[in-house]
Order: sequence, then C-alpha cells, then structure tokens
Amino acid sequence: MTRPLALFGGTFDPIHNAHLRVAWEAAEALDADVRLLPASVPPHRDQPRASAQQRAALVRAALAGQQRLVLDTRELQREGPSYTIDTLAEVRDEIGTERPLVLLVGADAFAGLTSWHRWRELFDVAHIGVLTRPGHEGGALPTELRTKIASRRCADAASLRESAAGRVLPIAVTPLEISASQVRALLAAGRDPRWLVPDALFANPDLLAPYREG
Ligand SMILES: Nc1ncnc2c1ncn2[C@@H]1O[C@H](COP(=O)(O)OP(=O)(O)OP(=O)(O)O)[C@@H](O)[C@H]1O
Ligand SMILES: O=C(O)c1ccc[n+]([C@@H]2O[C@H](COP(=O)([O-])O)[C@@H](O)[C@H]2O)c1
Repeated sequence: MTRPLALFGGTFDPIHNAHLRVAWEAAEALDADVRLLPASVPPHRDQPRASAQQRAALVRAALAGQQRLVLDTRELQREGPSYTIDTLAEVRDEIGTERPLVLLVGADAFAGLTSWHRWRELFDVAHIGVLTRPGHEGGALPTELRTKIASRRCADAASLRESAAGRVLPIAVTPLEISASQVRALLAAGRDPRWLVPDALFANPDLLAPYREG
C-alpha cells in the first residue's frame, strides 16, 4: 500500500494554530501528506465572515515555508454547498481505488456526521481520522453513527494502510483550546490574536482585515 493521503476540510474563518498543529500531528501519526481544503460554501453553518478567496489566502500564508501540509482549493471551484462527499469522490477519482484516503475531522465535527450530505457514503470512499478536541471528549454519539462505526473502529494508523477506505481511527492530538470564533471575537473587539494564529497572518495587513472591519 502507498502512503495515505489525508484531507482536512474546514471553514478556516480564519485558520488558527490549532488547525495547523493538529493537521501536522495527524500527518506525523499517519505518515501521510495532508491537504487543507477551505470550504467555499460551508454546509450547516452561517456563512463565513471572510470570502472563500480571503480564507484560502489566509491558509496559503499560514502554510508558507513547509511542504507537508498543502492547500487544496478545489472546493472553491464548485458552485453550491461544499459537500464533503463530492470532494472525496473527486479526489478518489484522481488517486485511484487503491490508495488509502483519510478524511480528518475534529471530534466536534464527527459528532454531527449523521447530518452531513449522504453521510453513509463517506465510509465507502475514505477512512475517517477523528482528532481529539478540548471540550468534545467522550460525549455520546448518535445511535446511528455508533452502529455505523462499531465494526470499523481501529486503534493504530497501520490499520489504515490495509485498505483504501472504511475504517475509523481516533487520533489523539495536543489539546489546544483555540477556535476561529475566539479569533474573530478578538479581532472584532480591536484586540490582537497574536500567537493564536501564525505570525504569517500579520505580514500582510489585508489578510485579517475582513475580521477587523465593523
Ligand atoms: N482546537 C481544535 N482542536 C482540534 N480540532 C479542531 C480545533 N479547531 C478546529 N478543529 C477542527 O478543524 C476543522 C475545521 O474547523 P473550523 O474551520 O470550523 O474551525 P473552528 O475553530 O471550529 O471554527 P468556529 O469557531 O468558527 O466554529 C473541524 O473538523 C474542527 O473540528
Ligand atoms: O458534507 C456535508 O454535508 C458537511 C456538513 C458539515 C461540515 N462538512 C465539512 O466538514 C468540515 C468542517 O466543517 P466546519 O463547519 O466545522 O468548518 C468542512 O470541510 C465542511 O465542508 C461537510
């Protein structure tokens, strides 16, 4: 089996240090390349403060200087809600049927999986890596989701190399209690989110401007 490819989608409004650190730790844990995919029109939430192009520019700036985490802008090319099943299907077509593909989601996002568009099909196309997140430990999952994953759970990254899709792996990452909501609130209040977001986001004043405007 070849090395897995991992996809980490998000609204990234804006990207922050927890996104970066957990994606990095997942890349290490899985020995995978990780692509970060800003959603153009995120399903199931209010529309973001910054445009898709602005959020992608923030991700691009945040990732400068390293190669392991890569920006993938494919969701910006599609009309309508950025459904993850469509993204996975596109990537699966590109990489072929054999390579392990891993969808990375935070524990909070995973708990809401049964509300996602064609959620059951996600397991046909990819594995799911569930990243721990402070404040989202151990809550009961919906019964349907528990049933779906009962026989799919695995305990180590090596298991994800045995097939192309269909397993669920919990990935314990450094607990970092940072959220994009917190960063937006600081900026809206005229405060400085330094060291909650990468320094690169301050290099160009335009990057964080959408969050500072009244
Ligand atoms: N601190 C964190 N630890 C682990 N996973 C996280 C963390 N922050 C975000 N994620 C995960 O990153 C993905 C993208 O999250 P998103 O862009 O919505 O950020 P957020 O901080 O949750 O934003 P918001 O506060 O606007 O809801 C989701 O799968 C989410 O669960
Ligand atoms: O496909 C769906 O129906 C779906 C519903 C909710 C969230 N998602 C995806 O999950 C990822 C995290 O979402 P969010 O809202 O926490 O940024 C992001 O890539 C979203 O596009 C996808």
